[in-house]
Amino acid sequence: MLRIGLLTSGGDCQALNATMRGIVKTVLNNAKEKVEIYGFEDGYQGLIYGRYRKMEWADFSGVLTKGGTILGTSRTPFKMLDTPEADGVEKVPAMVANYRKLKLDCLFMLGGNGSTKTANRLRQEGLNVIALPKTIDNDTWGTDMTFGFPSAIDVATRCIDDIHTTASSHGRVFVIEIMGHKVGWIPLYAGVAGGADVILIPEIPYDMDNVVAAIERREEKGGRFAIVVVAEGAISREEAAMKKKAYKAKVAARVKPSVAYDIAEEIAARTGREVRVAVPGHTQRGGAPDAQDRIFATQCGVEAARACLEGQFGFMVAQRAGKMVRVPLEDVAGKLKYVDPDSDLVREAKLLGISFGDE
Ligand SMILES: Nc1ncnc2c1ncn2[C@@H]1O[C@H](COP(=O)(O)OP(=O)(O)O)[C@@H](O)[C@H]1O
Ligand SMILES: O=P(O)(O)OC[C@H]1O[C@](O)(COP(=O)(O)O)[C@@H](O)[C@@H]1O
Ligand SMILES: [Mg+2]
Repeated sequence: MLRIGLLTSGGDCQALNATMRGIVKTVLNNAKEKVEIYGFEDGYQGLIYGRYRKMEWADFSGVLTKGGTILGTSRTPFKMLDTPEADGVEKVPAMVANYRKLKLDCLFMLGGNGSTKTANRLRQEGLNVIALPKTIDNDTWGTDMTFGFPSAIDVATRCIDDIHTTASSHGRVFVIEIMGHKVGWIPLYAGVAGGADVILIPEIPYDMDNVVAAIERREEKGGRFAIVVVAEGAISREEAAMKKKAYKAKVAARVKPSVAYDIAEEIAARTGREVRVAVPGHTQRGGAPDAQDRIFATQCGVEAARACLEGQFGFMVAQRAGKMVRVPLEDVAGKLKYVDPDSDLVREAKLLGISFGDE
């Protein structure tokens, strides 16, 4: 008998079900023994409280194109892992006990950075864990890509495309806020795909003088409108020079809903142009996975299942230079993958004339 557990943790994305389908189909198709499948509800919460569903082949049929997660998800912050739940339950011992009670041979954890830290902790506690790199943000260290990222780029790009027509009709400057608090992968990729004029990401602090100059240069060339893509975590040079605590306090004290509104106000004041803000928000995580996402999700699922059948645990499946690989959890835990400001795509975007506000 082979007993496997599955859970999805952290912010959801479009390709979670596609990934779980990849795992389950591969295990059922290739296991030499009978297989029992347990799906934990709402991320690590289900493992802590023993909330699970016994699942069958049929549960994973028809979910390839279904966004979200059939298991539900939640955020269980790693830094709170050793703080008991409100009802006194100790999280780590409870998770270990439930894993043992079900006599699991392996736990598949679909999650991002924080969730991977918890997975590593469970590995240290002696559980057989395999992590799969989920997040629209693409900020998981150790893999060139995460599932969720391709679909998020598509949604964000469509938003930029749609804003173009109205921006052009009215001759307006639009500030479009794209997800990414610490990293700028989606704003960078969607910004290039959507033909943005300015892209501001956390990895490249901006100077408003440069942003204003870029908008004015475009106007001088006859551009009636301008599209400024900003990451949720876009940061100015002055802010980047601040102490982390002071910057956090500044963000917490913001009166406007988010950074895009502050930037829009400053652009309007300094250019005299009519400026509007668009925020696609959680639509970037919603809807069906696109074709590229489905392929990568399937590859991750198959590779994770293959490892389980080989009896290999304690790593995250990843893709490097087009090859599926297994990266030890201890190497992944606690690291973020940032956009390299000197990367080819940033350089090419700059040569094309896109401003990142740094020069
Ligand atoms: N007048 C317009 N109305 C609607 N969309 C436009 C308009 N001009 C450009 N776009 C769209 O903007 C994106 C970037 O196009 P680009 O060639 O960079 O435009 P521009 O020459 O104005 O900078 C493309 O998706 C393009 O289809
Ligand atoms: O789900 P919330 O709490 O609204 O968080 C929104 C944030 O989650 C993300 O979608 C990413 O979530 P993960 O890091 O869990 O993958 C960000 O891009 C976004 O800024
Ligand atoms: Mg993230």
